[in-house]
Amino acid sequence: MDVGTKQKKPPVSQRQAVVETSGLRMRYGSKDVLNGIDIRVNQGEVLVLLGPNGAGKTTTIEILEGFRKRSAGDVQVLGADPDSGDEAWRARIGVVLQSWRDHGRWRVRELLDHFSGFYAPYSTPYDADELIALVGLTEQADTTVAKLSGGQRRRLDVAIGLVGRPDLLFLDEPTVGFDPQVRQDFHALLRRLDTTVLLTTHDLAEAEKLADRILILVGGDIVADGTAAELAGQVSSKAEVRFSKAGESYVESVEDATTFVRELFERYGEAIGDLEVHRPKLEDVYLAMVRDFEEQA
Ligand SMILES: Nc1ncnc2c1ncn2[C@@H]1O[C@H](COP(=O)(O)OP(=O)(O)OP(=O)(O)O)[C@@H](O)[C@H]1O
Repeated sequence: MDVGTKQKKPPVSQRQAVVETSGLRMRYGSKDVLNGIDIRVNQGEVLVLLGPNGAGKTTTIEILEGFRKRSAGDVQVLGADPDSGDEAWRARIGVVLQSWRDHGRWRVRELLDHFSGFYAPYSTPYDADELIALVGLTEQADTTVAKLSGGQRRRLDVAIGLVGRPDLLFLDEPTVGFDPQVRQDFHALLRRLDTTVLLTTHDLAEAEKLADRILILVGGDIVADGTAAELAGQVSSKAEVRFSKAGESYVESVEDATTFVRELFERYGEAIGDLEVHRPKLEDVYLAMVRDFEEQA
């Protein structure tokens, strides 16, 4: 099955921008939610937007999708302002919203066939059965949507987002309710797609696994922008080495864990046991940044 394998292309950092915002602001009544943010997503990039509840992630992606009017700033998505994107533009975008839509009485295949028809004038949409297999719903192809489990329903949401083979896919917390196997299959599927993806999640392991780049949005500002490794390095360059020596436990915080461990074995050899090396994780960075913001607020 061809879902488009990633071809040899220039590094994502050198590719053309698919999403570009400059000074993007959003205000609900008297409440500022986005304070003028600049976002760039390059072609083929998987960008993960992280932030605590209420940080403005959904607001941001709804503005980029053209579902919500911004208060100020410049926004270009696939070469157009989302406020004036036409049907052909919309057909190039796939959307998986956070909340369920109400298609209860439709059957899975029927619904996907129906959506596929919408895209036909603009793209080469997926064949419904191919897409059903891709998201692991073959057994439920003739089941009505109301009878799907929460995770199956979410897989259908993802299939609806993909049906038009979008150039840009927005996924708002796509894996909520997925069991571990389905989550893993979904991650594998995302990696195979040759599509630019903007994804929000509260699952930091998922972000670390999928993201080419991560943005952290806190209090209406982007407080971090980089790869998971770059962000982890901002909190601490040190690794924690745990080991036991002659039955006693030790913890050392070191700059160069590889050299430290080599020297440890050279010196003490077989007396060393229970070795573990922990490098700072995205979770540490994320929690530190949110804490910093809360302390300043
Ligand atoms: N239609 C609306 N009218 C007024 N305030 C809103 C509206 N939609 C969102 N907000 C407020 O804007 C802020 C950002 O909400 P948003 O849904 O964008 O956050 P989020 O980062 O997606 O949160 P979560 O992680 O909980 O999904 C919140 O304080 C929310 O209450």
